[in-house]
Amino acid sequence: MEAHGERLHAADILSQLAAIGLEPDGGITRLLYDPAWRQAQQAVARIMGEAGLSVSTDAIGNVYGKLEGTDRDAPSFVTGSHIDSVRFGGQYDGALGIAAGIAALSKLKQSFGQPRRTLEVVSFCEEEGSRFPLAYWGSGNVTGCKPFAGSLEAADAQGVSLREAMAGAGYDPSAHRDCRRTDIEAFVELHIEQGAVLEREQREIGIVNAIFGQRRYFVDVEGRSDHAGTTPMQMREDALAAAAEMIVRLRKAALETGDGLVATVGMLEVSPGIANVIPGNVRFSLDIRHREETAIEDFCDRTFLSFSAIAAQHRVTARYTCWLSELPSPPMDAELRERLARICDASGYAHLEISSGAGHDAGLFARICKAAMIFVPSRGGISHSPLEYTAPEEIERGCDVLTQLLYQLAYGEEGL
Ligand SMILES: NC(=O)N[C@H](N)C(=O)O
Ligand SMILES: [Zn+2]
Ligand SMILES: [Zn+2]
Repeated sequence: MEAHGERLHAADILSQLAAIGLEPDGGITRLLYDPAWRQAQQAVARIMGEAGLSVSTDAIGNVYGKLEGTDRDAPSFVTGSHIDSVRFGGQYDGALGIAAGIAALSKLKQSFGQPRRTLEVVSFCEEEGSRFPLAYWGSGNVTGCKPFAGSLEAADAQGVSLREAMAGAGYDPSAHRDCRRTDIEAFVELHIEQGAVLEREQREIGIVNAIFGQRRYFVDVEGRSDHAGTTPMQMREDALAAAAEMIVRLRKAALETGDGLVATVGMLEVSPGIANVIPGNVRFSLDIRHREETAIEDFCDRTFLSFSAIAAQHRVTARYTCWLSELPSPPMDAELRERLARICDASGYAHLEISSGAGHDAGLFARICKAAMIFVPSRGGISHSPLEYTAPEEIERGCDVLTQLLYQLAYGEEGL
């Protein structure tokens, strides 16, 4: 599809966003409601406005750009992704889907004017779970899929509650349920693959069929702080020694389980964290994923049994707190997947069906409406890292597929 006049490119929007939250040593950190996050959402709103979309922000900071259709009463077709990042993340995760959505709507408006059906692009405020012990704060509230009971009291690593962070960013903490939307017919998300399948199989586009489930826990190991020089090895209640054994056991169990199950410890806090003191307390994170809930359940049960046995051997205790339990998504919409495959075939883009080990906002939408995901390749399969990279021409192909699908849906014509 070619547009007339000056074209807005997703890669250019992405570079503007990539300058926001950039760490001095590389990587991007944009955490929910922090200054970089605010700056990024303001930039998104500005770019949406410049693209000729009508811009609005909901009660928790999700930013929408709308291209209203002539059929005002019909539900919308929505595209987009999340603006937040992990700490020291890459510039493509989340932001690409927003940039692609703005570029797609801009191009459609420029080329074809007002659609019959309303199109929207959304920049979700939070998906990663990297500041507070909750995730999908954006799409979870919009879809109404997440109970978020007690979530406003959740605290970040500095002890700031979500309630305080929201108020500090200018949002009314009690209004988060006002964000719910029931007028969306389909949600389409373009995202980097974050894995190496497309690259390995030499395909340009991934059409996602399903998204894995995941659980995240805190494991708190409690022992006793004591003197590193005077406490005999047999008398110690060393929380770190126990935690280290648990982590090694976890990796071994995940490898033995196989079948695509993955288990990760990405965060470890040791207290008091002094060279000549036996650690009395350790907290570490646990992230477990699989395509089937029963496999996750079974693995967690076995893991905690083995952790408790290790704790007993070390005369320490272990507590397990689950703060995210995301079921595997329902399948992505079959008709949208077929449309995407036809678009790729007609455009000469090599494609394949793929499942996602990463969680996505689209997984929540699949519970309330039609949902689809378009993946573009990630170089070396690397993501959640400053090394994340997708080439401009790969971005263009992904955008083209997204634009064609939105055209079919909103302008009611097939086969561009
Ligand atoms: N796309 C992602 O990286 N999503 C999630 N935050 C995750 O899978 O951890
Ligand atoms: Zn991510
Ligand atoms: Zn993401």
